[in-house]
Amino acid sequence: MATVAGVAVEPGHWIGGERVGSSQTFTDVSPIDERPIAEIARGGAQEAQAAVDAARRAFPSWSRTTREERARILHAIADGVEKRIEDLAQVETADNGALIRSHRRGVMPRVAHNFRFFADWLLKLGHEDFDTRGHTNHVSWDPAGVCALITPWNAPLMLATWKIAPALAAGNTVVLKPAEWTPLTASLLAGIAAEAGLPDGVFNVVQGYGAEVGGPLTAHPDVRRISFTGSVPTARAIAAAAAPHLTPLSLELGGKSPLVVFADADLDLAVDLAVEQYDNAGQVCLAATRLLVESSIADEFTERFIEKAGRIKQGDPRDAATDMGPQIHRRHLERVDGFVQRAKDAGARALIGGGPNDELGGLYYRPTLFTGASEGAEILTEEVFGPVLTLQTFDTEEQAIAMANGTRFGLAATLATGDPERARRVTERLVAGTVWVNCFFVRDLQAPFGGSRQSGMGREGGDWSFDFYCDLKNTVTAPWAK
Ligand SMILES: NC(=O)C1=CN([C@@H]2O[C@H](COP(=O)(O)OP(=O)(O)OC[C@H]3O[C@@H](n4cnc5c(N)ncnc54)[C@H](O)[C@@H]3O)[C@@H](O)[C@H]2O)C=CC1
Ligand SMILES: O=C(O)/C=C/C=C(\O)C(=O)O
Repeated sequence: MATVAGVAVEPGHWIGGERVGSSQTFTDVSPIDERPIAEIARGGAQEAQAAVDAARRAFPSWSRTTREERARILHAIADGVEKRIEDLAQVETADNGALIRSHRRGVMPRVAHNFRFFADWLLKLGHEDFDTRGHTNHVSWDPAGVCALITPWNAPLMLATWKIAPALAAGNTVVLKPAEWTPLTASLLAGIAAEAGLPDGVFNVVQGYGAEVGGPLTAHPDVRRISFTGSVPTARAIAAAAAPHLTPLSLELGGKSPLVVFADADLDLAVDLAVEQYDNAGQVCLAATRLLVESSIADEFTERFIEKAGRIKQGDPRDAATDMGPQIHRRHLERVDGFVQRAKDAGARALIGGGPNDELGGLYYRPTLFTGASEGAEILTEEVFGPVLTLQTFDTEEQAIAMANGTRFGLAATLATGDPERARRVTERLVAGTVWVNCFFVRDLQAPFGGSRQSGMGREGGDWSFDFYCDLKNTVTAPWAK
């Protein structure tokens, strides 16, 4: 048992409705001050096997519960999350360094909403039967079995429950492997789900390092679905592990998304949208890290951007007045700084930032904006996943589209324009899973979510989640004899 931010957390695995320890542990460090906050059970093949076994045993009974019963339990979990929003917010902030105010107002309410949304969607799910020469076609959404869910550290509980909720709603059982840098809220959720009446073994958590416990989990022959959010290299390892059993995969990966600002845009809005890309200290997969600005307004845009970004208050994420917290981990900060220093060496100019925040020390990195990077430069092509943006200019709509699409990723794209006809023309040609026009991060869970190109495989959200987590079956029945 550990106490983190005043909240008791049992940071073991959760398997078959019980807390399970491991002979080995690893130390969880808070990015706020790099102090250890908990010793976490370090799982491996044995724990992956035990969790899959528990999930497999729980499947027959859970998969046969009525939709109404599953929806009721998911709503009860949402109630439990809502009762503990402050605890969850405090623990998540201690664990991943994101702002307490975002966790309280946005992230933890979204965790509850993930459960409510998929509970309600389940009750509406289905197709009308249809007729083929007097034969009835009936499509059913059969639960697939044990689902392995592998999730990252940047929005731990929000991104995990975005998968857990539809997987459970569909009648599957789950083994979650949270990121090793942010293991804590998954353990709290296990307790909340059990109190809400979720039967033992339906939801399991294994803690530990990716290759050690995630590897055997994703290679397991009894796993029927793998949903992963994380980086492209890990996605490749998971795809290789899944290949022998042809386990279906859903992959939500990184990005290098553009924000395209046309001269006809509302400039105040465009600058607000651009500065918003520093949210969560830049550790957001959807972030539009490439600012593409029409040449005629570039000077004014840049001046206003620098003025607004200069007002970002960096500091302790537990302070509700703070706008930007630390990077997740020293290794991550060093990775971010590596990109920044190489960009400078390659001739790019940092208009703001360009290094760690020396006044604050620790893991605080200054919001950075680069200009003058040469075509094909690493800083324009690789995902940094930190508070680092680049600015490039364009002269024509055609050029803007080519630059926006000039990446191997395709997660999201944002446009700022005052011309609806231009918005229609440009959005039609953008390669991205989500396109926002004059807005950013407006999310509706019924929309398909995912990435094109190397930003992912498949879509989740609404029906698309159930398509993935179910085995769809069409039953064709001949006319019955009269
Ligand atoms: N498209 C989306 O919805 C989102 C994508 N991301 C992406 O996630 C990345 C940042 O997250 P990270 O945690 O650094 O990613 P990561 O790929 O290093 O780790 C993600 C998860 O995979 C696990 N893992 C690592 N190796 C594994 C293996 N061999 N087998 C099974 N599991 C393994 C890790 O332990 C962790 O739980 C960024 O690239 C970001 O863009 C983050 C949030 C949302
Ligand atoms: O809204 C979603 O489902 C996914 C959001 C992704 C992030 O919040 C992130 O990468 O930070």
